[in-house]
Amino acid sequence: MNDSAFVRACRGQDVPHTPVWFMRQAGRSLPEYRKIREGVGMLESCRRPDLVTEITLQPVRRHNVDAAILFSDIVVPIAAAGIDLDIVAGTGPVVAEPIRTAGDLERLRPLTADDVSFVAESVRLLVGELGATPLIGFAGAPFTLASYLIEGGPSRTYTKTKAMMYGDPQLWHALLSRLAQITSVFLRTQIDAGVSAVQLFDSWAGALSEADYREFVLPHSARVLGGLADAGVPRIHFGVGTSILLGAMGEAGADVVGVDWRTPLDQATTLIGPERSVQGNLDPAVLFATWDVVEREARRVLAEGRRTPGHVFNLGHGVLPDTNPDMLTRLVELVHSVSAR
Ligand SMILES: Cc1c2[nH]c(c1CCC(=O)O)Cc1[nH]c(c(CCC(=O)O)c1C)Cc1[nH]c(c(CCC(=O)O)c1C)Cc1[nH]c(c(C)c1CCC(=O)O)C2
Repeated sequence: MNDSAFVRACRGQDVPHTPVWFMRQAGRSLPEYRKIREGVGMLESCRRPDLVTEITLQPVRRHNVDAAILFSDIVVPIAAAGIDLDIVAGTGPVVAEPIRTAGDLERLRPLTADDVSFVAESVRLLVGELGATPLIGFAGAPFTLASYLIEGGPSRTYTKTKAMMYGDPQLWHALLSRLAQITSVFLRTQIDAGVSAVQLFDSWAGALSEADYREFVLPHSARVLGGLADAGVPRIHFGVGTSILLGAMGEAGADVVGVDWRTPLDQATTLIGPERSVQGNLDPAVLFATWDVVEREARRVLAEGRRTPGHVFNLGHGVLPDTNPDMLTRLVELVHSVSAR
């Protein structure tokens, strides 16, 4: 597995072709996913190893991607740590009683590997099924998880999150420390069960200035990523709208920094430095244009990726639900053929 194009590109080693996978490659863009999920709640499907295995394999079979990503959600470990929440279709995670006070924080218990044994079981089944295709494990980063816990659901402005961050730094750091513990255990459980790489999703970190990111967030994400340094698997660190945070996100302890479509990959490398690979960054909305536009944009991303220490091709954020899956299959073929060394 360490010799896969995906793991090699993460490490900045030479590759036979640029590896490609897609964030949210499993999910609503696939008819076979919509069928298997009929009548099964999102959290329930994440807790059933048979469903997790099948759903994770669906995009690998269909698109010939270079890596699988475990089917789960960033809120799975915080539900396992005692928080009453639901994942509402079309909305996202909704927390019944948001965390706003020190008393509320007591409802978020430290996580043990036993709390997420279903994830370890799913990873073991998948590693057996996947053969030479690497499996990526993942978790939400402390800031992005905190935003759901404090707001109670998705947010555009993060007002309650920032109110706690600025107004009660002590409670803020206590909450993010607890989330770092939960995230660390969740990722370590996946690594022990056999994943070949991990991705830390700090999807909403782009809401912060660099100074605030460094003061209020980076130390906690660094504890998660730094704590996995001995595990020997590549660590990918991703967020959206993070142009000015890319350097700091690398410094947090990543081997690969995920980049959205706003920053060309070669410019990203200037910000991140030569010792880390990059992942990205085709705009997911481009897949709604005609094929000649998709091809032109993908070739541009590959050319910019050639000027980085290592490039894993991906979208700049997740596959949008109405994406035509045939476009993704065709894109994988294009990336493989254009980048063949
Ligand atoms: C912020 C975030 C969440 N979850 C996740 C993130 C970080 C990635 C990102 O920035 O998009 C991570 C995630 N969630 C899911 C995956 C699956 C693995 C993969 O990438 O294929 C991954 C990696 C499944 C899912 N997670 C969710 C779905 C859709 C639910 C369904 O199919 O019923 C899937 C397949 C729900 C979810 N969960 C979350 C959101 C915003 C949503 C979307 C709400 C919606 O549009 O319905 C929280």
